[in-house]
Amino acid sequence: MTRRVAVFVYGVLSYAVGFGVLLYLIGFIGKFLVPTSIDGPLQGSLVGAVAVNLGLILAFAVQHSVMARPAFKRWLVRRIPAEAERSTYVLASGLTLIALFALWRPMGGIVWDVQQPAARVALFALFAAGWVTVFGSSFLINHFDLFGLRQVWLCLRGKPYTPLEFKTPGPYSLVRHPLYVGWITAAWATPTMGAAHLAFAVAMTAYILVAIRWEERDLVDALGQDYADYQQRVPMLAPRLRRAKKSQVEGAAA
Ligand SMILES: C[S@@+](CC[C@H](N)C(=O)[O-])C[C@H]1O[C@@H](n2cnc3c(N)ncnc32)[C@H](O)[C@@H]1O
Repeated sequence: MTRRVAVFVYGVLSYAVGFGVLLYLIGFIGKFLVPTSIDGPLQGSLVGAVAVNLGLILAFAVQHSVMARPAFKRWLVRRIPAEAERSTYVLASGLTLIALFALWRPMGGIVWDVQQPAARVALFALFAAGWVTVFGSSFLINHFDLFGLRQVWLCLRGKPYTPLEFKTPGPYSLVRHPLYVGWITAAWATPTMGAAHLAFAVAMTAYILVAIRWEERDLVDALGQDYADYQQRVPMLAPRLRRAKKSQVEGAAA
């Protein structure tokens, strides 16, 4: 029982760190409410700032991708309770992002600065829509499983873990990766884009495009033909406009 309670407490604390860090990230990228910001005046050398920032994004990418691979998970659960594996991933992601917030170096420079009030509101709305898509998609798959809480809750109650089913609700029938569409949207949608924010948006987008290939390789290994069929049927990130237009035409004809 003590072990189960300890795993549960660890899972709850890891969730608090992971979720809190995600909320901070919204303010950090959006440049509001939190004490540090992705953009600001350059301090020190530009080359140094680029090197530090790219290093921080690389650290996030390596942590995220390595710890998500089945081989790493098998290695990890030989060392820690299996029920705590996802919480450890969430905690490590949170700590990597805390390091990013602490060490990030604003780089000055304005890439674009939209002044027109309606356009500013539209860009803020797009930024908010990106985050709603991130959180909404996590709930459609299973927010509490993705953040490790379901695993430690089942452990506390002495029940075995059951893997999530493959499902394609709502936006998953339009694109295969709505959560990543939300991330990319939130990274780019801003009325005022500074150089450091642009570097973040470019690097995160590039990383997501690479990470999707690895995630899909694992999904094909785990689900076989079901996922291969899904890949044929549904585009990766951009919904098929032609099919939407065709169905609109059919709707209008009817
Ligand atoms: C951070 S989530 C991102 C999900 C998806 N790539 C997206 O962008 O919406 C990653 C986890 O979701 C799982 N996953 C991806 N697509 C899924 C689906 N259609 N149904 C259930 N789980 C899925 C992956 O196996 C992985 O463990």
